[in-house]
Amino acid sequence: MTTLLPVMIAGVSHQQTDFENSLHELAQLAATQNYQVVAIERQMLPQVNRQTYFGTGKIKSLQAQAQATGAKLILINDELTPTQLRNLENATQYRLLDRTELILQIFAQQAHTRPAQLQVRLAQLKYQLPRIHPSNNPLDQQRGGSGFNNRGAGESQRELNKRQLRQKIQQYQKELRQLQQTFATQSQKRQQADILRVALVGYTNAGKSSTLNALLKCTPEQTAKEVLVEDQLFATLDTAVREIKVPNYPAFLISDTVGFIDKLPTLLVESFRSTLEEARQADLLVQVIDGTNPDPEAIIQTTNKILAQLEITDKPMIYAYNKADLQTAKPTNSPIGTTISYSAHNLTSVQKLLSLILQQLFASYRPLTLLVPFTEGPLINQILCNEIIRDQSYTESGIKFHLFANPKSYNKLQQWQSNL
Ligand SMILES: Nc1nc2c(ncn2[C@@H]2O[C@H](COP(=O)(O)OP(=O)(O)OP(=O)(O)O)[C@@H](O)[C@H]2O)c(=O)[nH]1
Ligand SMILES: [Mg+2]
Repeated sequence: MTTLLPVMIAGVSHQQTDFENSLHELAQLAATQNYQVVAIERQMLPQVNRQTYFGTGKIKSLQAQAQATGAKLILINDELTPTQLRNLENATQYRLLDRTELILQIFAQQAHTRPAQLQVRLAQLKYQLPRIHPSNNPLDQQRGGSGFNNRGAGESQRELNKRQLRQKIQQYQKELRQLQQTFATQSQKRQQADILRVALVGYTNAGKSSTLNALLKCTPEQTAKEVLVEDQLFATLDTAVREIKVPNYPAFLISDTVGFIDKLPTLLVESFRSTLEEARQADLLVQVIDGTNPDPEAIIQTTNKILAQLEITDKPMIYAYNKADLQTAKPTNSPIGTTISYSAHNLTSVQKLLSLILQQLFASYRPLTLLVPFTEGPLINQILCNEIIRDQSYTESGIKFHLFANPKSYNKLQQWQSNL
């Protein structure tokens, strides 16, 4: 049986309307790390205290509450500056974990491939760097531990000086660059193949991976491997790309990738920049939204903000509200763009999502009727692979196609145009 560590969660609300949701999300993040929330403390302030995060008057009651409830750790709802962290730990004599460090811990636990581990490790080291200095604070000694999980990551605080950290950062960056070169080559090859790409993006646990698997199931000839689905925040850290082939349509690629969350540490966003390359190169984004979320507008805003941070902007987007089987209300106040409600657990509704994807992805294809002589074998093959075939029939003089032509091949195909 897993032992749960009692923790207190605490945050300053600085005129946030979604503060309670944000605390709730922090509790969910805590649960993934086997922390049991035994107390919640809030303070309303116009802005956080630059030295101690909470107002000084609040600190004593925070400490008293933590003691009374037996909390072993205090989780803070924001990223603390190194000064705030140190001052607040000294004042409360409690080990603190801010939202960033908690998210980094979760990512570290979920990183199973070398690129993902390196990306998380780099973010962790960069987080540690300004927070490490010789100190008499005994709490610092507890920051050791092993593996990728802790701020000290297996070495005592004293050993880890900034120079060593910088060396490690360089070493990991070099290894990651080498791995990413291989990825870039694969990605380039796909680009050369002139194949259209769709990327599933959105909040963590919204059902992106489930949606990818369901889309694969909707296409009968599909043999592609399914991706991992888990009721767990940040189950997916690596990008998976699959080909989808719908009869009579050109094949296209679809990618599933790391999910987002409010206040996703900038360090992680930067670390995962190349993992999100598929989304940057996508022709269409499908933003998967958990339709059961009480505040879908806020999660859409968060996702769009992170996409903007990654310079993934100005792309056609489908807002796909998932988990319709659990949803009580239909989406209201939909953002500008195409909206659909579906459930990844219901293939009939996923089929509708697929139709919408096809409609958006191939929106620039134009209708054309062709009569292609049987002698044009290679051209017939190209047409079958690259164009949307609506109808084909055999006549004495060749194959007659009613199709939607790729704008790139439209002019070339026009020479076979038939008015019959
Ligand atoms: N009831 C219901 N559950 C769903 C649906 N779609 C996904 N889920 C569940 O939601 C949880 C998360 O699904 P994933 O597909 O792993 O979500 P994700 O967006 O890939 O999550 P991360 O990879 O962690 O960012 C799993 O427990 C799924 O079974 C749905 O339509 N209905
Ligand atoms: Mg996933």
